[in-house]
Amino acid sequence: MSERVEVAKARRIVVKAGSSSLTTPRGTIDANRIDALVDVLAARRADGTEIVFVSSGAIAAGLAPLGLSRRPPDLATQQAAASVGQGLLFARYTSSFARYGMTVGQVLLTADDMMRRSHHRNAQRTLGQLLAMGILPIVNENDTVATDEIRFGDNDRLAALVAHLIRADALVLLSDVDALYTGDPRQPGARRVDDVHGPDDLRDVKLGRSGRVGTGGMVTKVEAARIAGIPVVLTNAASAAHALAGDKVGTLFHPAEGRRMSTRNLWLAHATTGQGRVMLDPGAVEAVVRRRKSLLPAGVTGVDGDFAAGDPVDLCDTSGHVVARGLVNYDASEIPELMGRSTRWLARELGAEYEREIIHRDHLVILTDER
Ligand SMILES: Nc1ncnc2c1ncn2[C@@H]1O[C@H](COP(=O)(O)OP(=O)(O)O)[C@@H](O)[C@H]1O
Ligand SMILES: N[C@@H](CCC(=O)OP(=O)(O)O)C(=O)O
Repeated sequence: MSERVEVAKARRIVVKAGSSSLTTPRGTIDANRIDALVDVLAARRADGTEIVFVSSGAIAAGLAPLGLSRRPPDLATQQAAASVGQGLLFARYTSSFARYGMTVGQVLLTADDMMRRSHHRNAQRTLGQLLAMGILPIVNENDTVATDEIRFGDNDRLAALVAHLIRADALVLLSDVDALYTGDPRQPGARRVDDVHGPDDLRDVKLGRSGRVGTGGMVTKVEAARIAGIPVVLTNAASAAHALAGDKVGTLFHPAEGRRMSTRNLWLAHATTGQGRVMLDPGAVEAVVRRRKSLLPAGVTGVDGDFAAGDPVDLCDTSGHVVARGLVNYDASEIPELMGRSTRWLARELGAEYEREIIHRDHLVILTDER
């Protein structure tokens, strides 16, 4: 089945719309465009497809009500705008979907909800239950509580992780451009890219920053497509119906061949931030990156940061490049005593509980292409 057909036949789908597709340049909700998009989603829902809708636009929709003429640079004012805008946006969706007798549920997620396994499971349960009850979940980042350090900022990667969370069959990213181009389409000479099969198709593509009110630009959309592991269509909101029907619009990102990363590893690679760093000697880099072994204390040469057992940490080679990320089995303060020691020595001198790896191979993802 071609990937376009997969999108058309998907039983579970995530649709994400960016701020610029939902709000006006004046910083208010664009009711007409929201209604038009809701018409498309309602029609697809009517054929039995389960849809999770990821909607940006809270900050943009809060600008005019707060008397702001443009997106504020500081986080506190962005959060104030999001607090006002999210309520208005959701109220608008509630009445727009009500035209079709559909009920919507608001789900606000933080990066931490994706990062912490227990939260991750909660989000999964909530979305699953909403879908089971015939409700259409509308997801956004919980901007009012997210801090700069732990923020997605864009909703593209969030949409890809949500797609994973609910095991969606396809992801549709709706923006203010009709496709990916070889360069920013606002510049002359940019050509449309119809299909992306892998990094080779992106070699000549310049991924520019965002337009007017969005944040991620194309960088986060391409990253989202890579994370999703399912067919992803990128197009503009006006082409949403065609994209969902499997018509040849926008850019189709084909999922990479081969085994898909487990949800846990995707989550580890894309939804977590290393809480510290563990430095590896060349032998350990070889073992972890190329031979996919667990990281043992013998190959560790240094540690940096203040993490606790269970936290995600970055593993660095001798030049300081991050080569992998994993869930560590020890607190940062315990590691200096273990470094360079064999597990047998540690078990004998410190007790059997010290025989465990620093990071088990099942809790490791490789973040370098040099395998
Ligand atoms: N190579 C490219 N192809 C297409 N659009 C690009 C490219 N580089 C930069 N852009 C810009 O990215 C913008 C879309 O990103 P963004 O504003 O973050 O969208 P959204 O709010 O929909 O998430 C477009 O308006 C376009 O000007
Ligand atoms: N959560 C934010 C999303 C910010 C944003 O601009 O996202 P996007 O338009 O998808 O690039 C909001 O609702 O304003």
